[in-house]
Amino acid sequence: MAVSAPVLEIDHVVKRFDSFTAVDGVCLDVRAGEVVGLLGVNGAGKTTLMNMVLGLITPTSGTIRAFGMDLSKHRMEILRRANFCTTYAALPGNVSVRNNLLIFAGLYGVKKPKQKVAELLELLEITKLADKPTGQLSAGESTRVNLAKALLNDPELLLLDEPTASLDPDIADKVRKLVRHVQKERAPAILYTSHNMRDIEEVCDRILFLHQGKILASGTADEITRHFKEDDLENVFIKIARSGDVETVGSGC
Ligand SMILES: Nc1ncnc2c1ncn2[C@@H]1O[C@H](COP(=O)(O)OP(=O)(O)OP(=O)(O)O)[C@@H](O)[C@H]1O
Repeated sequence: MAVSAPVLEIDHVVKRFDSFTAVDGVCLDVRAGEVVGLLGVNGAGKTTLMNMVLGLITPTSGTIRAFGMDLSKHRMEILRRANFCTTYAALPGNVSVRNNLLIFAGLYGVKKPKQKVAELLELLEITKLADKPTGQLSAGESTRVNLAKALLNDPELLLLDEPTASLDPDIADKVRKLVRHVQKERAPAILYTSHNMRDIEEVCDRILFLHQGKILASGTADEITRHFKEDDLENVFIKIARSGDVETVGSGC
């Protein structure tokens, strides 16, 4: 079977803030239908990398391509086919959940926006919140509204930055299943960050460990735990966080 071209191609990307290097020569590909997990301690560079993929900040060097196009030249074409969920992007607080989603549906040119919004409210189990002002939601409710926003345009490239961060275990489990469902139904390329190892093990096909802006390890959860001679991913995470100078496995470049 022919292997599809990557939807997202990150090639030797560096991001410096003055003299500080937040992302240090990262290479990574994500293919259609694949969920790639980005793991790393606080400050490892995950959000900086995500923000570069969204075109919110510009790489100091290196290239980012999506759908075969250079992000620096085709940002709008790429972003029309992509979407994201992050807890940092608050939706206008005085607008109801439904109207917020309808506004975004309009921006993305969604056909039958009312039907699409109703379907997503149902899928995320937030129909009862539809008329509530977004600013009055709990953190977990806001995350689910953000997830609904992220699925409005049936994105072919989906960036999920800690989508289960403030969710209770029941809803977090539902979100993991939802990500798998979306993957199966629509096969987008998904880049997924989380500090929850269960998330990563359950949802991600492949994992990259980012440490001080560099990829230290890449592979499946099994390959990585075996390589580091640990019982599980959580112990690998702790080992990397505490030593930092562990041998690099499969940097991706
Ligand atoms: N605009 C900026 N100016 C200066 N330094 C920045 C800027 N944005 C991020 N950094 C620094 O870059 C590093 C990486 O930050 P980033 O937010 O990408 O980490 P992260 O892996 O997402 O962390 P967390 O798990 O805490 O969300 C941090 O040391 C941060 O302080």
